[in-house]
Amino acid sequence: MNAFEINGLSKVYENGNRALNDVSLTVPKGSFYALLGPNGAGKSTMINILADTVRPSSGTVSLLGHDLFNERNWCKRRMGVVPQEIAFDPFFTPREVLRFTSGLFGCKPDEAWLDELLDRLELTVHAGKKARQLSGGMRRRLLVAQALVHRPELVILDEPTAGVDVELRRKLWDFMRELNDAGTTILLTTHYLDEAEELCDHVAIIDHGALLTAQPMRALMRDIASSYLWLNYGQAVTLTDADHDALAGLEPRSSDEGVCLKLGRSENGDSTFHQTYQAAVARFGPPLDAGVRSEDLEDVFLRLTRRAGGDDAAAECKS
Ligand SMILES: Nc1ncnc2c1ncn2[C@@H]1O[C@H](COP(=O)(O)OP(=O)(O)OP(=O)(O)O)[C@@H](O)[C@H]1O
Repeated sequence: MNAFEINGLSKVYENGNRALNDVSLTVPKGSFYALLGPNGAGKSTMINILADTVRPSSGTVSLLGHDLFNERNWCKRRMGVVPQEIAFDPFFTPREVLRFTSGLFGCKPDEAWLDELLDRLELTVHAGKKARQLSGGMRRRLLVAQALVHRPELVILDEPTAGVDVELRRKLWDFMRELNDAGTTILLTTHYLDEAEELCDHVAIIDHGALLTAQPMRALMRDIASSYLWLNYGQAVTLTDADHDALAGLEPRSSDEGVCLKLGRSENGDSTFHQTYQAAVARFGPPLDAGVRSEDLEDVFLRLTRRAGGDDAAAECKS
């Protein structure tokens, strides 16, 4: 059973902006799914469509086998959405916000659960303040609590940790991980790619409204992430057209301290480390230092989205 089956989803806003272009995506039940993309990629549009606050131009979405647009009430009761924008009355206290939201979902406030939510989101000491007196990070945590009052099977988080400090971010993720371990499906957008890589078991990357890839995190890192040989020359090396021609296939990139070259596998499966190193020495001389590094999710993300934007050649390797 899939949590979401999204088919051919497109959205063109009234002013002609095409935010999503024929996106199809399957989110397995129980997964911790990262939906990633640069600013303006279409992530919030997709999430707002799932949250039923934006109507798609075309396409279908089924949630746990039910049609999202024809069985809205059934679907809404099973979903908790953390939007990017504040969605509660600023004159309510956090506890009042949670009680009121429980009522919106047609349930009597479960005070023990509300206590737990306030506690897990570090809001207990602020529970008596008016929401407008809370800091930005506290309000964001209240949005998360609000999305969970009815114990939804599916939780959708649109950049829940923007403006939340490092320690509280970690606590929030611990809580989300526990919910996920207990069976809750979590769909998340974030610009913190290291957190997405650590937490999520699936990942989709979109750009300019189109899906670039969608797969289990491990498969993405196994199939797409490459290893690089970094060579330290003590200063940035400006790569010329001749360097690019001579090192074609090794995808040379400049870094603050030298260059990076892509490592591959030869036909018998051996690493091409030795040949790559020799090619660098022939071109730039012996380096001061060298090492091998594997791409992380951020590298893969930048490579895929730059390619989609036609700016791959400008990519620099992280040093
Ligand atoms: N209400 C709207 N009317 C017109 N265009 C919109 C509207 N909302 C979003 N867009 C446009 O749709 C595109 C996708 O925006 P969206 O907010 O979905 O991207 P995003 O991936 O969530 O970006 P970010 O990471 O910056 O939050 C952008 O070009 C944006 O300008």
